[in-house]
Parts: sequence; structure tokens; C-alpha cells
Amino acid sequence: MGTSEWHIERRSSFGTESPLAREAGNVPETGSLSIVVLGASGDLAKKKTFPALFHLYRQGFLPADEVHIFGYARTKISDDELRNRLRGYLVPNKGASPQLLEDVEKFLQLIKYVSGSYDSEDGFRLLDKEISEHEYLKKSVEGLSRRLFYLALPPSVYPSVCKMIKTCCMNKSDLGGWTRVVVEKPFGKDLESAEELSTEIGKLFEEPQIYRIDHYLGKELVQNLLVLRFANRFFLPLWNRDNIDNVQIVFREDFGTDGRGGYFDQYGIIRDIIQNHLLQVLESVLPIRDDEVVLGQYEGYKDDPTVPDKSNTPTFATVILRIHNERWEGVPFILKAGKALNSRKAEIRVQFKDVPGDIFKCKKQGRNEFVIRLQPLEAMYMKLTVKQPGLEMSTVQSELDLSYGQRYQGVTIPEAYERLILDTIKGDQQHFVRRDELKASWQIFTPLLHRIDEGEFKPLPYKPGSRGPAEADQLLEKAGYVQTHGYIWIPPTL
Ligand SMILES: NC(=O)C1=CN([C@@H]2O[C@H](COP(=O)(O)OP(=O)(O)OC[C@H]3O[C@@H](n4cnc5c(N)ncnc54)[C@H](OP(=O)(O)O)[C@@H]3O)[C@@H](O)[C@H]2O)C=CC1
Ligand SMILES: O=C1O[C@H](COP(=O)(O)O)[C@@H](O)[C@H](O)[C@H]1O
Repeated sequence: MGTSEWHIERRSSFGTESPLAREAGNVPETGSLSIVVLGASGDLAKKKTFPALFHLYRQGFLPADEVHIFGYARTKISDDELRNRLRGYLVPNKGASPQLLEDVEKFLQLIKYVSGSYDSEDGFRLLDKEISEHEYLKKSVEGLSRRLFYLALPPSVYPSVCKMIKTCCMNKSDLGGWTRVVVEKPFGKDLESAEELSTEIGKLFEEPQIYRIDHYLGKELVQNLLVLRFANRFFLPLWNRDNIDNVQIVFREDFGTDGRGGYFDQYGIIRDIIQNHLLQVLESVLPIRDDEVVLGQYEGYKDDPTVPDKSNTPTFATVILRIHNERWEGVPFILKAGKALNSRKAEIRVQFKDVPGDIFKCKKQGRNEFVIRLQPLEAMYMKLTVKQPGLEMSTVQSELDLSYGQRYQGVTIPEAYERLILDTIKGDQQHFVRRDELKASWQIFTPLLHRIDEGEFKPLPYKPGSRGPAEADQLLEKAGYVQTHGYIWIPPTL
């Protein structure tokens, strides 16, 4: 495949003539498309959902003659007030071209705002009326229209909102139209509440109508994992306990809860990041051991007035999972996530066992590592030992590096939300969380979470801007991870 094929090209509509639409499996649907962002006044909506919709619009995936976007929330604001709030999130601070500015204005005109509560029919009846008017204006045949409801809302209101959608806002889907609901994480707070929520929503919608979004599943390099693993011969014999010593899945942020302390304190880092983003559901996970958990809370976290003074909520966690199956028995899967650390990155680090013996009769170089960097600056690299270039025979640690910025110059990597919203419109659920997967992930973490909630497990303090509690690094070492500091010069021995 040539690199040019990686581009998503701008096009005017989902017409049958568009090769991109055909390639993307977008069989043209003729009904109008209404996208409703519930919680439109919130943080996620302005930072992620509307910008993702704008990018899709710019690339021609949301043609103005088919699509209308509705914001819904309790806050009483006008259409223009919502548009003014969003504008700054759609244009970069500097260097916006006149074309971009024009596109922003056209996009904003597609947005209509409806104010109403999340648990009474009035607001939703009004919303339904607005959507129906748009469908009528677009001459959409009843039964062909498509309605997408995106719940950018706290999970506590999902049941009532879903009930209102079901009662007031469903379209007739008998001619190929549909109603789909996207729900954000965290989906529940533990196994029991997640199952309850699934059951409640399951009474209202069929599984193909429910899209449980975990935006990490939409990241380019996460999507690449399947290809990497199954389309490359050299991973085949290595991908097991005989060769791999440990696996780390790491999420670090160099900022704290940033005005979201009220939300965060009720959930904590395990529910916010580890239970969903870092956990590709692994089967046969053994119960988590106390001595394989380190929790932390950054100093200053409780200064946020929305966080209780006695909060026991972890903002950092390292947790080791162990899998009891033939392939992975004995290999620690180390999940680490933290806020207010010294860097921002997300990566998967597969560390191989030492090479047996030492024919070079020297201090060993670092271990082989295969690293998949999800962000920032997507890359994959393999750390390996090579001969130090030059006359002398000595070894040095180096790497095979596939940095996307270099290799795929000029290619714009889509934002995760952009990709996943497009999948929802296309009806493709493969990168969304299934109910059984969700259950399995809560099963793993619920016993630990309950003990933290009950104050039995206490987070250790750490300095903002640090690596987190030192105990986390000690746990890593105990689990077998060997850190490699760049290369170490080794005198020739051959
Ligand atoms: N923000 C982020 O970076 C991310 C958020 N998420 C998830 O997305 C969802 C929304 O997040 P976010 O936008 O940050 O949340 P917000 O706290 O900003 O809430 C969104 C909107 O919901 C309404 N709302 C807030 N609290 C309540 C409440 N107690 N009862 C009823 N309505 C309420 C408010 O609208 P109004 O009062 O106008 O009705 C608010 O504008 C959450 O499930 C979150 O976990 C997921 C990934 C990232
Ligand atoms: O879901 C969440 O994700 C963000 C991090 O997302 P990213 O794509 O910027 O890595 C995190 O800040 C937030 O706490 C969490 O709710």
C-alpha cells in the first residue's frame, strides 16, 4: 500500500461515486443524520466530541445537506452561546487559514441547542420535535432517518437519559434507519453497578444499538496491535512466556485533575484509566495480590475545593496482573497510570528475557524491548544490541525505530474520537466495548476497588512532577523489569 492511500481525503458527500465511501464500507444511506450531543455544555463535549465532529465534517463525512447536530443540556444558553463556547476549540490558537475559519462558521451553523433536564419528558419531546423538523426539511423518508445520541454525561444519568430517548426520541427504523446510543466510560463503579447499568440500558436498547466508547480503542497504534501481532511472522514464535519476561502498559499525564477533581475523586485512577483504557480484556486473570499494588496521591490534590479533605482516592496506581494460561503463566502484566507526573505518554513495553549465556564475555547490554508508543508522537521501536560502529568489537544498545512522523510524513492521524464516531455512524462495533468484556474487566478490579473505597488501602503521597511513589519502581524491579539506561560502553572482549 502506498503512503498516499493512508490519507483521508476531503470529499463533498457520501455519494455513490465516492471511492473513499466505498473503500470505507460506507454504503450510502439516504436518510438524514441527526447527531445529538447530550451534556453539550460539558468538558468532554467541547474538548473532544464537537472537535471530532468538526474534523469529520471537514473531511466530507458529515455533509451539510444530510446532517444536523444538536446540543442538549440543562444549562440555559442560546444556539449562538453554545457556538461561541465551541469556536475556540475548533480553531488552533495561531495560523488558522481563511478556509478553516470559513469551515468553522459553516459547521457551527449546523448546530442547534436544546435545553432541558435529563429526567423529564418535556425537554426530550422538544428535542424530538427539533430533530423531526430537521428530518422533514431534509426530506428524509420516515423510517430511513438516522439518529445518533452521544451521552457526554456523568454515568449517573445514563439510565434516565436512555429512558427518555426511548420514550420520546426514537425514529422509525423499518426502512433501514436507526437509533444508536454512545455511552462514555466509566460505565459503572464496580461489577455490580456496571451489571445493573447494563441490565437497565439493555431493557431499552438492543446490543447493536449500544456503543460503549473507550477512546483508547480508537488510537492509531492500539488499532495497529492486531495487525502487528497477526501479520508479522517474527512475532509468532516469540509471543509467549518462554521469551517475554514482562509487559508494561503505561499511562502518564504531566498535569493533575485540572478542574475535574469533583468527578475524579468519585472514581480515582483505576476506574478512570486502568479498568478501561489500559485493560485489553485478558482472560484467566488471577486475583490481584496486595503486594503487587502501589497506590499514590499527588501532594496538592486535596487543595481542589471539590475534593474532600480526607479523600483516599488514588491519582496513581501500579497494579500487576497475572494470567493463568499456557501462554502467559508467570509473565507479569504491569499496568501503571498516574496524574501530575513528570511526563505525558502512553505506551506498551514488552521486555524480553535475557539472551542465555554470554558469548561476548562482557557486562550484558540491556534486554530486548519492543515498545509501542501510543502518544505523543506515535512510534514503535525495538531495542536491541548491536556492534558498536567502528574498528573495535564491542556491543551497544540501539534501536530499530518506526516513528510515524518520519515514516508517514504528511499523513494526518485521525483523533480517536473522530474514528469512533465515524464507526458508530457506519454501524461498526468492533472497536467498542462489549458487555461481557466490561463485566470481565470489572471482575478483575472490583475487590481491590472496594478495599480502597473502604479506606483499607491507602495511597502513598508523591510530589507533582515526579515519577510517582518510589515504591512503584521497586515493585517493577521485583516483578523482573530491568531498566536499560541508553547504551553502556563495553570494552572489546572478542
Ligand atoms: N472530560 C474528559 O476529558 C473525558 C470525559 N469522559 C467521560 O465523558 C463523560 C462526560 O465527561 P465531562 O464532559 O468531563 O463531564 P462534565 O462534568 O463536564 O459533565 C457534562 C455535562 O453533564 C451535566 N452534568 C454534570 N454533572 C451532572 C449531574 N450530577 N447530573 C446531571 N447532569 C450533570 C452538565 O450539563 P448541564 O448542567 O448543562 O446539564 C455538564 O455540562 C463522563 O462519563 C466522563 O467520564 C471520558 C473521557 C475523557
Ligand atoms: O478518559 C480519560 O482520558 C483522558 C486522557 O485521554 P488522552 O486521549 O488525552 O490520553 C484523561 O485525562 C481523563 O482523566 C480520562 O477521563
